[in-house]
Amino acid sequence: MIKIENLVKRYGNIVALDHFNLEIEEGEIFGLLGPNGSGKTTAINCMLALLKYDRGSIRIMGREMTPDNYDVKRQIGIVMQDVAVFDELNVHDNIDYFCSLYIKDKNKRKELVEDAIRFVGLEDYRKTYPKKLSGGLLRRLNIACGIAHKPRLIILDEPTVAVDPQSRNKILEGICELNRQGSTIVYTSHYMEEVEQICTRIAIMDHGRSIAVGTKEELKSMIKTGETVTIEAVILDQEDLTDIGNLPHVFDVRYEEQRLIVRCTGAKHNLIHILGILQEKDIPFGRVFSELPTLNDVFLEITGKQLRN
Ligand SMILES: Nc1ncnc2c1ncn2[C@@H]1O[C@H](COP(=O)(O)OP(=O)(O)OP(=O)(O)O)[C@@H](O)[C@H]1O
Repeated sequence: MIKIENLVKRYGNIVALDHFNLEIEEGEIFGLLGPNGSGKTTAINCMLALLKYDRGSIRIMGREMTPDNYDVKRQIGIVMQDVAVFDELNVHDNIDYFCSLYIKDKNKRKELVEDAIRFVGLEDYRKTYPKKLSGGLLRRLNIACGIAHKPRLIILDEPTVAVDPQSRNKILEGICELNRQGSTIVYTSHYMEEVEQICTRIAIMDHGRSIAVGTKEELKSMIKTGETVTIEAVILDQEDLTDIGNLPHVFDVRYEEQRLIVRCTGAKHNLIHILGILQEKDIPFGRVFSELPTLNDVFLEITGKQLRN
């Protein structure tokens, strides 16, 4: 569906995409995950031929992507980060307008617009103008405008930024439903939980490069962390930390503000061994958590920094 090879995009001295590669198959919900400024929006704008790039190639649906490739563009739905709707048109008329750019047949369009309204749950707001909608409802309208023509490929750039949990769940469910109906989805976000929840494969980006690609299970198996144990309200000295650090399967020990964070490789009984040391030394402690690796751990191990700032 999408093949990007060695894409380089500079803004003056800033290298926004640095030999970026990506391959997305038909039918996927593909997540582009990366911190702010990692190049996600630039990659999408290049895919849509909205931006000129310096080097590399982009093929979509088997065809080279160029600004006048209307055949391909017609089959793409776009939902950009910034809401782009007309304040002068109500909900229904906004969706109808965007749909009319692709679908000329009025009867067919009527059906598609109704489908889109139902799809994003704006049935009670057909006649409402954008200025009267809450942030979450406005984002849902923005999505309806981008997908009403039922495109083969849907690209969503951070569609859930600053939306309430109810709208966020509605949006995520909607994306999965569009995929079930046959659309391939490209989804950018810096919320790793969302990407984990809905994406079939994920590329993690940093500094304009794709640093790891795979299913979430594949990404997590690329790293050493099998389990992270956190113990709150515990007072430890250097000797205690050394003892914990010497336990089998422990490879990283951090102690900040009376919180002990121990990263271990995947093995049985890590937590029991750590608690055993505290018990032996009669050290009291507060809450204890044991977590499986997250995409943040993948990012942390590969880049040395947190995905979230
Ligand atoms: N029009 C522009 N002019 C100059 N630099 C730009 C421009 N657009 C983006 N950049 C820079 O290019 C880099 C990549 O930005 P981009 O917006 O693609 O990242 P992003 O991953 O989408 O970030 P965000 O999550 O904040 O949207 C950043 O360093 C950014 O400051």
